[in-house]
Amino acid sequence: MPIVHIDELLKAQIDYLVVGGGTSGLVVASRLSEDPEVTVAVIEAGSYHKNVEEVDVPGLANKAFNNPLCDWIFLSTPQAHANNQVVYLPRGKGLGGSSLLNLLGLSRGSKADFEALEALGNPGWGWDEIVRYTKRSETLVPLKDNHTCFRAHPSIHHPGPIVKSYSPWYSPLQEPVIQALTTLGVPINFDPANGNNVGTNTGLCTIDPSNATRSYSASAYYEPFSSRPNLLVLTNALVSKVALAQDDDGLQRAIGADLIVDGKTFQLRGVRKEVILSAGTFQTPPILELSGIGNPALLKEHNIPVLVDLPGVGENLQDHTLTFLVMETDSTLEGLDNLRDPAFMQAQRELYKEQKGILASIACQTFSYVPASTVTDQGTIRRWQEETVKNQRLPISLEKQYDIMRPWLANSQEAQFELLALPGHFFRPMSTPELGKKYFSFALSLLHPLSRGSVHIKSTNPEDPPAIDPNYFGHPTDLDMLTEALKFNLKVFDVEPMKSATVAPVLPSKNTIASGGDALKEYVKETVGGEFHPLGTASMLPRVDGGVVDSNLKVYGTSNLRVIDCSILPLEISAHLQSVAYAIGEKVCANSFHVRRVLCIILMIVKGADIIKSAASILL
Ligand SMILES: Cc1cc2nc3c(=O)[nH]c(=O)nc-3n(C[C@H](O)[C@H](O)[C@H](O)COP(=O)(O)OP(=O)(O)OC[C@H]3O[C@@H](n4cnc5c(N)ncnc54)[C@H](O)[C@@H]3O)c2cc1C
Repeated sequence: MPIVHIDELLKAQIDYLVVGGGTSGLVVASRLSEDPEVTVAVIEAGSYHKNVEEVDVPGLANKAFNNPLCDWIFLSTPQAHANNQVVYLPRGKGLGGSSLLNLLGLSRGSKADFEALEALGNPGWGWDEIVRYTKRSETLVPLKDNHTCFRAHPSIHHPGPIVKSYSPWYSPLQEPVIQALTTLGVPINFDPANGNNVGTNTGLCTIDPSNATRSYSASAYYEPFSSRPNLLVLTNALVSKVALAQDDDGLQRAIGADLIVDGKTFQLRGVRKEVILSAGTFQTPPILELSGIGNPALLKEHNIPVLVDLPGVGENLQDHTLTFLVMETDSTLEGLDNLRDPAFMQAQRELYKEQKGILASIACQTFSYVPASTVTDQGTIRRWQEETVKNQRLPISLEKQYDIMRPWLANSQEAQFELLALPGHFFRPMSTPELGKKYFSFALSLLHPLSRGSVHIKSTNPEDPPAIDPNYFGHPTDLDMLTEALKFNLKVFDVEPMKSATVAPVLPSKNTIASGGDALKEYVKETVGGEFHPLGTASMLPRVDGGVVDSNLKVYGTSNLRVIDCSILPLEISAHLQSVAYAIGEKVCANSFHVRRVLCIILMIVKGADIIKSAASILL
């Protein structure tokens, strides 16, 4: 059905209500509505950005940043351990959620990342299961030539609706950077999607090469099914809370939601089966808190009646902690900086019509997943391992996480850092590129940070952005680790063939690099940010360990309220998150909702048999 009006939604008989039509939300809505017997409603706070250039054209992806129609433009609280900086935290707004705003890279975590999920108390979330559902979400368009360093095995990359492919344009520094990294001990990994992602790969991207547009949750999971009469989508509507009713067994049952449309509040009630939250890592916890589910102390502070005492809501926030570096390079080489020249941009627009050129490609093209042992010596790794246990006042749940993460530091098969190469100037207000000059940057991130942050409501006004505290470098070892990785990353420009193409360092400056040690640490604090991969705030963990949902993604203390977005992941994985967001949606549909359907059918058959038996006993 086309996008509905609020009046139609209020009149509908809804079985499943999906809150947030984002990356995983639309997967679940799409899969559930395959059953014509059920009615699925989606409420999304943003619009449907159909045929919007900044969303569709891969090379213009960053143009949607800071646009309030597409981006929530969240800001962190001042970061106590990073010079009180306030950090920009983009999140996608509209059908597709962050998959409409992201930078189109597609990667999978390692086998160990998902074994960790199981070890933390979540049976059925291991590597094989995740791969099974990842495959259900995506299809690879294979390479026509051997230009890149990726030789994927097609059988592990299909047969789902998200289209993934390779960029048609690569920077002339692509091969040199891969060679320099190889010299530094980072090997090429021809197919990092097989459970061992260590090494350098030419990134796969979510670009549909048939028309060179973004393949994302809205284009793949919504648009082709938008005419289904049992799929109702309401846009530009903000859900403020879930309506709950207590059942005799003491569990809270979700019966609907309150939502705001054009400044007016509406109450949607009568949901027959489930309410499914998929508002994302920063916005699912506030909805839970405003509904009366969370830490009693916080809820009481805001005069919200406590319906479920669940102190884990909004805690355990993690992101890949990021810094970056920029080098000036040979000005004759073609790169993203050329796009600032209007004539070059016009020529690229022409090329784009043939699905070619920079606009048909992703910005970041070389992904290197690097273990700690490549970056530093064994003594330093042992010190980092010891430092994880130095803090004696850890909650038990965090101790369990550290117990898993500690051996990873010494494991040459588990990446601790990601080096993401960008053939242009990484944009930050602290440095602007000079016209005519060319740059090469790296976004460098810590994949398994030790610090934990939080996200909570600031007031009972649902339109108030939450207090988001990533707590970067709250654990001091994170700063040490990222600084060591920065020193390693800088070496790429001292090694041939990158050395000959490099003119001078821009960020960090030559002086900062020469000073080393504390100066580099200060630089890392000044440039800190997230890699836009937040998770953990509605963690899938045992309730005693601060869990918010069980391994079926049901919120503790409720009978039919689920969370199905990235907030459920309790521990960072060594990959970008969109792939796992799709897998979560696919998995929950296959395991929980369809199991329920099968059970209903069995029940009907059993009931039918009972009726026949009782009819027979009456007749005979
Ligand atoms: C700028 C950026 C770049 C990224 N780059 C990459 C990349 O290259 N590769 C990669 O794999 N990952 C990338 N990511 C990460 C990845 O895209 C996200 O982690 C993932 O898409 C999150 O999916 P989700 O379903 O958890 O949440 P989202 O997709 O964010 O969905 C949440 C949805 O809920 C809606 N919503 C929120 N609150 C409410 C409410 N109260 N009522 C109604 N609706 C609401 C939002 O508008 C949104 O549509 C990037 C993310 C960002 C922001």
